[in-house]
Formats: sequence, C-alpha cells, structure tokens
Amino acid sequence: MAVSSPLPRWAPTPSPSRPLWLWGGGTPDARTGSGGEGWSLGRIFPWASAWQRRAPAGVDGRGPAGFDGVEVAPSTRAAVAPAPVRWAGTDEDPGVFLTWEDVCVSVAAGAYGAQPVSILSGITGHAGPGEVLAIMGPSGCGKTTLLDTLAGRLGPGITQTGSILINGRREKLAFGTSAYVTQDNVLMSTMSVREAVYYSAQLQLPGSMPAVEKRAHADAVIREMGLGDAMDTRIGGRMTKGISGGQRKRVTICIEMLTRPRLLFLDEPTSGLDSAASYHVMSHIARVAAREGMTVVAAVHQPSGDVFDLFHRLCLLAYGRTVFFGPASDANQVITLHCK
Ligand SMILES: Nc1ncnc2c1ncn2[C@@H]1O[C@H](COP(=O)(O)OP(=O)(O)OP(=O)(O)O)[C@@H](O)[C@H]1O
Repeated sequence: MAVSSPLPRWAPTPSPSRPLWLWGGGTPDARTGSGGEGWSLGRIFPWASAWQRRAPAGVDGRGPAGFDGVEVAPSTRAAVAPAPVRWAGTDEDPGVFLTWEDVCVSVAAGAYGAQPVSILSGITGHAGPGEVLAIMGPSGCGKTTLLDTLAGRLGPGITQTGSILINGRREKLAFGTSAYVTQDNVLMSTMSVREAVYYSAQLQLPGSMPAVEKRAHADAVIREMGLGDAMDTRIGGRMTKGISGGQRKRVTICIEMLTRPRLLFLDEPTSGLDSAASYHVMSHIARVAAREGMTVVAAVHQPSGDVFDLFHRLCLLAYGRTVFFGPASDANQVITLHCK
C-alpha cells in the first residue's frame, strides 16, 4: 500500500496537443504492439499498450486481466512481489515507466589525437513501477555508463544518441522524482544513523514541512531500511568502529529515499559486502520498491543466487551491447542454451 507523502511530487505534464495515453499515434498498431509499417510506440515499448488502456490495477499485483504488454508481474522466482501498479487515470501517481531505445554512448575524440570510443551501442530496454531491474555484465562492459545515461548524468565530452522516455515522453527528471546512489558512501563518521538522516532531511525536505514531521519521516525511512536498531549507533569510519558496511550502504540509500523518489538508480549497491549483507540491502530495496511502486535500476556485480532472485528483470551487457534483456527468471535458461 502506498504511503501518502506530504512531499511535492512530479507528474508528467500533459501534452498540449494530445493526451499521454494516445502518444505513439493511438493507432491499432500502437495499441496491439504488432504489425504495421514503421515506428510504433506499442511495438517498441510494450507497456505503452497497457498505459493507453488506462486499466485498473489487478488485485494480485499483476496488473489488469488480459494485459498483454510488458510483464509488470514479478518473476516467479522473485521473493518480493511488486505492488499493484497504479495506472494512469486511477491514481494521481502512476509511478515511472522508464524506456530506452537504441541508446548509443561514445566518448568524443580527445584533444591529443585520441580516437572517439564507443561505450554503448544499440541498447534498448524498459523498467516499470515496483520492479527491480538489474544491469549486469563483466567489468568495463558499460553498466555504470548505462545507469548514468538513464539518469541523465553523463559528463562533458560524452555523446549520446537514441531515445530515453519517462512515461512515454521526453521529460527531464525533476528533483525528488529520481535519486542516484553512487558506489561510495559519503557519510560523516562521527554522526549517528539518526543524526545523518535527520540532517539530510533538514536539507532535502521542503522548508514548509514542520521539523517534527521531517523527523518522523526520517525515522520511518530509517526503519523501512531495517536500521531501527542502529538508529543511535555511530556511523564510524576507518579509525572508529561504527555500523557495519551493509548498514552504511543502507544509510546512504535512506538519505536518497527521503524524498520518496519514484525512480531509484543504484550503482553497485552490494559492492564490498558479503552475500548476507548484500541480500539485506537488496531485499529492503525490493520491498520498498514493491510497496511504493518505485522503479529501481541497479548496476550489480556478481550477485549471489538469493540476491539474483530479487530481480524482476535483467539487462545483461557485454562489450557495450545487450546480450540479454528480459525477466530475470528466464536468464538462466537463455544463457545455458547459448553457452552449450
Ligand atoms: N569518460 C570516459 N572516457 C573514456 N572511456 C570511458 C569513459 N567512461 C567510461 N569509459 C570506458 O567505458 C567502458 C565502460 O565503463 P563503465 O564504467 O560503464 O563500465 P562498468 O561495466 O560499470 O565497469 P565496472 O564493473 O568495472 O565498474 C570502460 O572501458 C571505460 O574505460
């Protein structure tokens, strides 16, 4: 059940010329996602057909009956079921469907004769509310670059082509809509968990929100990330012992969750953690995603089997190209088939 939040919330601005659910032409082809000449939203981005229907959420979290677009349903192996998607027209907050098509990223030629380098080519995929999409692949295959591209964080000198759509439209991600958790935990070692999260709440939450509500909201976020017992423990650092590495990662995620983002990007959320701590971190994220209808995209390195089971969808990259994109539950079968 989604928690109603007093925080300002981004919503797609309706197009002045045509409503969102008809975007892509509203043609039979776009609705069914099959056949027809040329480009169609429904064919390329299957969720568009469901969006256009404006169907009510299913009771079991699997979307409306007869839903033939993208699977919003969790993989059967997923330990955490996504929340019922709040469909357009039935709720003021339908969540974020992120889609990308034929994305190519390259580094421009350098000043000292360095040749342009292609990092990603022809990457297409999607992620929806309540889902955890894992981006996996060997080191240097382009996971972080894809995450940065989707989050609009590419630096200067890097060029990008292709289309990235939020709820079917080219939108800039406003503050509070999305959050990005980097690999590094930048935390004050002398603060307690509660102090660190309260401090960020003071900075990030609207000035009009009373301090007592900010603290209550911060407490709720700390607890939902499973840090209730460590609230008053010092974070610690190299010289002073404090909370564990996994807890430190969860504090970092807590801080990014304060604004209740609809879209969460995570770069290597489990790096440096053992398999139990990794599972703790990812299971809390998956649970919040499911409950809040949050869309999660995470670049992940060598997850354990238990962590992998939490992923609903997998984007497997190699040499900057997609090797597999689909339900995580299908990945083993496909990989086994191709590796014979
Ligand atoms: N600004 C840049 N200039 C030149 N090359 C770059 C730049 N950014 C990324 N690359 C190259 O692009 C490739 C992909 O980098 P990226 O960091 O996305 O890989 P990754 O899959 O996240 O790796 P890892 O798992 O080791 O973190 C690497 O070969 C990297 O050297």
